[in-house]
Amino acid sequence: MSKFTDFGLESDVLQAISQLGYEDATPIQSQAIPVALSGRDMIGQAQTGTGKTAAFGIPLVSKIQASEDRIVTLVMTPTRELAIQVAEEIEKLGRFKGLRSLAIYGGQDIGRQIRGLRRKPQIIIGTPGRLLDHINRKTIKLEDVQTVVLDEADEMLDMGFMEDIQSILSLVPAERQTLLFSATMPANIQRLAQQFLRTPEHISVIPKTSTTASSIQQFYVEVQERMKFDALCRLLDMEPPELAIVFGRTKRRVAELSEALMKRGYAADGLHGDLSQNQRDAVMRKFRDGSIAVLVATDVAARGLDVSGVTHVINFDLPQDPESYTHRIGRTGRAGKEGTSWSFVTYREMEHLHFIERVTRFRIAKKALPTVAEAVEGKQRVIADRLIEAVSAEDADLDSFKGIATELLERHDSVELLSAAIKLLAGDKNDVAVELTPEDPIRSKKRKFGDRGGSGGGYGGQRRSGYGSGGQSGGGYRGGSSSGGGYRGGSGGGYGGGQGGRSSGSSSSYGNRKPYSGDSRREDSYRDGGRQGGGRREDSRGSRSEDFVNI
Ligand SMILES: Nc1ncnc2c1ncn2[C@@H]1O[C@H](COP(=O)(O)OP(=O)(O)OP(=O)(O)O)[C@@H](O)[C@H]1O
Ligand SMILES: [Mg+2]
Repeated sequence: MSKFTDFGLESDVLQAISQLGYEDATPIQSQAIPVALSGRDMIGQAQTGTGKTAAFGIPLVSKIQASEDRIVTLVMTPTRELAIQVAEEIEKLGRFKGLRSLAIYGGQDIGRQIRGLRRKPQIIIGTPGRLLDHINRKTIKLEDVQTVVLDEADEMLDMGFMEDIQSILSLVPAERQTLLFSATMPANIQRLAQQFLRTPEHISVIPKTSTTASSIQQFYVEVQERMKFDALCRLLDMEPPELAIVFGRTKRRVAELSEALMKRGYAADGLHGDLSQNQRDAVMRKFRDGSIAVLVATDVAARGLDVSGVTHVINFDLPQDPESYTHRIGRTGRAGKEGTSWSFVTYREMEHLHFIERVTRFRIAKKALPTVAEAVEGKQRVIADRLIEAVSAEDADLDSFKGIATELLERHDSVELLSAAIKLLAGDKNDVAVELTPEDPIRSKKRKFGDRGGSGGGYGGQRRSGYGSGGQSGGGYRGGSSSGGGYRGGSGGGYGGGQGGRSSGSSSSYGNRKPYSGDSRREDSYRDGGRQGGGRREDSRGSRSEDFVNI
């Protein structure tokens, strides 16, 4: 473990690091900071929640002079919330140097961003669509950029941002440093790296055992589609999270589910790409300050989001991609904390679960669904704990309640009274009718195995956006570097290479799909009717956005 003082950083930067509360550098920081400071291109891979942001943020701010009045650093992220969050961390890291950074993302008033740009920030953190918009308006010039960071680069590819990234990088001088970070590096990222990076140093601190963080206890719950909602309520009642993120497959799903949870009395809200940016900001604020405990979200919240206190991640619907699984559950168990994930799996999705297990190289344990009685008891226990806390608090100040309490106790049995109080406090919304449109079971896409990918699952299949052609239908498998052996599960065997081919051997519904071309990938991205054949554009200039995938 390195100390931050080992890297020869300026005192202003060290002071910022210490104010963030970071004592020792994490493994990815120990390895990436010296390389990034040396000016070399780099691909950095490390598990979720291990400080990749500061691993690039610290070298970035170290290399910029406060007197600089041009944009010299560009960071790209796939989603708006991530751009905002990364900008905040970089702002904090550069604070004592007096550096200026600015987040540029769709959905925010462009005039406000233009005013921000007049302050001459040296660092821009943005989503590709809105960045291009500013470039076209000539409000952002990239000709002086010396360093580019692609955070979650594989997701940007997945969302169909390849062309946007190409356009943006074509405007950045070739003499630049390019850094690429993610917890997952599917093989198609190699193409991006070949195109945009120059003899990059590969730094991977992913342990051989699994791509998922070891700080997360992972469970799956076998449940019928129509039972999922009750299952979720039972789990939340039995083991109430401090904060939880519940992932749903589509925007509609998330909207329905968050509404249903609210109707049943849970402090929940939804986050997805159909909300206005103001609504999205408000939901994130409520979640960060704890005024809601359950954030229901599409994969828009899967990548990079860092909210302290998230104790549980629940995959209400399994994700299509194992990488998405890794990132989703990685919203908990961050920065040395423990976390728990529960994944709902319908009977027909069991094979897909095994596929996720093989790619992530982790055996997910089965969890029994709590019975109604267990759930009820769990909920009551929480109320009981709250009551005890209220009684024992130093500032309990119960005197003014004692008159009525004594009066009630004279007329009623104490156990009856307390039971009624607990019942009232628990709320009685279990019978409120809710309606969820059922989702089809997810099917495993055709992918071949035969290597461990060295970097978290080597395969060349394309994902959501189906960018390019060939992809999974063409069998475009490109293994990673350390081939051979197939997947070996962490525990108990049964996951050897021999079984690795099981899901890939069978023909899936994706097997015959024709290669994507042009805009068809957009249509493919919409799973729920309504928005086919066009889709909302991020802003007036028609930049592509996260809205083109259903998140
Ligand atoms: N050296 C450090 N010591 C303690 N905490 C740290 C350190 N570096 C970063 N952190 C904290 O760890 C948390 C996770 O950091 P970060 O969001 O950068 O992770 P990440 O590796 O980018 O994860 P993801 O793959 O999910 O994007 C943050 O809350 C951050 O403040
Ligand atoms: Mg990150």
